[in-house]
Amino acid sequence: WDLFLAVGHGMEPSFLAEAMKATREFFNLPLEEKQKYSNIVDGEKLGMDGYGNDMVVKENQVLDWNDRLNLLVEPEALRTYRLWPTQPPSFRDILSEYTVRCKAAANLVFRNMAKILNLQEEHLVNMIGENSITQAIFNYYPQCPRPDHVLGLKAHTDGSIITVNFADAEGLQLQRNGVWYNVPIVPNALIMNVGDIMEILSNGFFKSLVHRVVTNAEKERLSLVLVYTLELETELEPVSDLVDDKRPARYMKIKLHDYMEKYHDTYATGTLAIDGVKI
Ligand SMILES: O=C(O)CCC(=O)C(=O)O
Ligand SMILES: [Fe+2]
Repeated sequence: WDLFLAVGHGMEPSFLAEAMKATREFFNLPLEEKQKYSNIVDGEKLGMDGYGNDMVVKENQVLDWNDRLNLLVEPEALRTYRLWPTQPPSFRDILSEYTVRCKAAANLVFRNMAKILNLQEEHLVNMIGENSITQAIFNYYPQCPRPDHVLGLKAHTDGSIITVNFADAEGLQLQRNGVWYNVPIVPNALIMNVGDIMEILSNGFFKSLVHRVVTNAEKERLSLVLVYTLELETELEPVSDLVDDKRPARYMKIKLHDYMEKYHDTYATGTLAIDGVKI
């Protein structure tokens, strides 16, 4: 339940292929072209958005073998179009359409998860509303000569309610009971996983998935990831209907904005933010 493959999402294989192609074309651009969308301006990282990997902020930071483009896609009013690629020319329209169509699939999942939690079907959809933040993350993992020594993406959980991932090759692995398992690629299926926010809201019923990406000597790999979160001002805590004398709150209340700060700090050092809010 912390990861599943979704096939009934309604997106045609041709549309998904187009989205993947536009992503590939972006990463294939010359570096100078991609750096026009850099997430670093005058040596300072101003926000989450833009092209480029994490800033090195810690001495012992573990680096990832990937190249990344982050773009806030929802709410629309907060988009920074300056950082949205204009190459390939179809990129912007495809991303806008992908955002809308993935949201429809995500809403189905939110409704079903609410039902599983014995909440009103619309509980999570209403909580998410129109102003919650959705971040798109495009990952490119080049071939790696030493896959036995290098991870594409270090072990982490996502700071999301759920994450929706469309990848073109194997490489994603999930951890269960200390063992790593490969997530298979099913053509045209979306990979969905539970993130920290859902673990907290559900008071631990759903567990945030520990996952990582391994590298490959022969093949490069791409993934298009949408991270669904809430409004930054939300007081994040277990849903009150899921807390009672028998099931006391297992997570401290924290403003999402503060949680995200902790998340980025712990991500850099390879530890888990969620462990810091468990009671
Ligand atoms: O590349 C992938 O399949 C996973 C990426 C991922 O876990 C992330 O961006 O949080
Ligand atoms: Fe992730």
